[in-house]
Amino acid sequence: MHGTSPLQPTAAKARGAIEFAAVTKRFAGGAVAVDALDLRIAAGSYVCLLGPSGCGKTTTLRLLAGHEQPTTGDILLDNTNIVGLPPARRGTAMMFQSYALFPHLSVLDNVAFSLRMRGIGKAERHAKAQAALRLVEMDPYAARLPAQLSGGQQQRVALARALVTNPATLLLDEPLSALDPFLRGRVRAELKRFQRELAISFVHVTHSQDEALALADHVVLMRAGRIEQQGNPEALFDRPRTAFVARFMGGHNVFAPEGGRLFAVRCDRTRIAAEGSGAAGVPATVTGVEYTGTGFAVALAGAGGEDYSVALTEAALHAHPVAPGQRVTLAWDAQDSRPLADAPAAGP
Ligand SMILES: Nc1ncnc2c1ncn2[C@@H]1O[C@H](COP(=O)(O)OP(=O)(O)OP(=O)(O)O)[C@@H](O)[C@H]1O
Repeated sequence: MHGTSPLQPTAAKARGAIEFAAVTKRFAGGAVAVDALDLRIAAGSYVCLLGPSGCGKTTTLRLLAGHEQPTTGDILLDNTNIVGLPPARRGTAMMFQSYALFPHLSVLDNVAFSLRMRGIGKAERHAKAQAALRLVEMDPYAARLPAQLSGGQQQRVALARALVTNPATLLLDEPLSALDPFLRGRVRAELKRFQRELAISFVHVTHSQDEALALADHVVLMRAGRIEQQGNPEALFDRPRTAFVARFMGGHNVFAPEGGRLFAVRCDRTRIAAEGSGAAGVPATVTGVEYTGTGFAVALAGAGGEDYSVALTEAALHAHPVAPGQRVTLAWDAQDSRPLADAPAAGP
């Protein structure tokens, strides 16, 4: 039982390989939250489930945790089918928001709580809770109450509480949404570091593209219970397959040529040429210029009212100033155009 800490990965094997095989979740009343989902997640990877409200992210996470049962399909964790197993016997753990800490329990007892529920004796649960607190560098605070900690420290205690059961996969539902931007950045970096050190998989639900791009090895963008596109962050951002992906990930203009196929061009690869300069492209009118700190975002409207945006460096804007009302031509290099699978929207 003793020897190496149960929380230290034996440098050896990554854990937490996940497979969803044709998983559908239909709620009473008929809503299909997850629709024939096939998804494979490699052991030891950081996965972000991303997508608009109602697309099925949380349901997917809850199916993995065992808080929901699939209507049909199988879910495997490290090659074991976990459908039907109670949450505590799956090898998963859910990290809840820091405000879910018990206010009247010490940090140590908060972390040991789930072990107490599993009937583990006091000495063993305290030893494991101490080890989990050491991992997140919160062991000096073991005797404090949650209210005596900063927001970031509470978040680390919440993480220790989830890790104390030595899960193969950690599930996180919007773990950073309650934090201020500075703390969010710091906790984000810590999550990534812990995931690497533990060599387990993290499945992290988020609305935020930035968060997914910053954290994930693998991004799964969902739409209406299905996977719209998945891949590494660069692939998702730079090679969107549909207009939905290009618009959701942001940073792209979607163009719909008359009678042709939709395509996307990144806002930082779209150029503004003077009207009548002879440049081939799309006519547009500047509607606004915003300073972004690292440069400028120029907002434009197409002839049919389409919204476009061009990211310019300060030097580029100062070299060729633009102002609202100015008519211009949007241009790009052929290699920066990404054909999209969508059919253009049907006319009215
Ligand atoms: N217990 C439930 N009973 C009935 N319908 C549900 C239930 N839980 C979720 N749904 C529906 O399933 C769909 C997916 O919900 P889910 O919570 O998984 O979405 P989400 O992507 O996590 O959304 P959000 O980002 O808003 O949290 C939604 O249409 C939702 O209304």
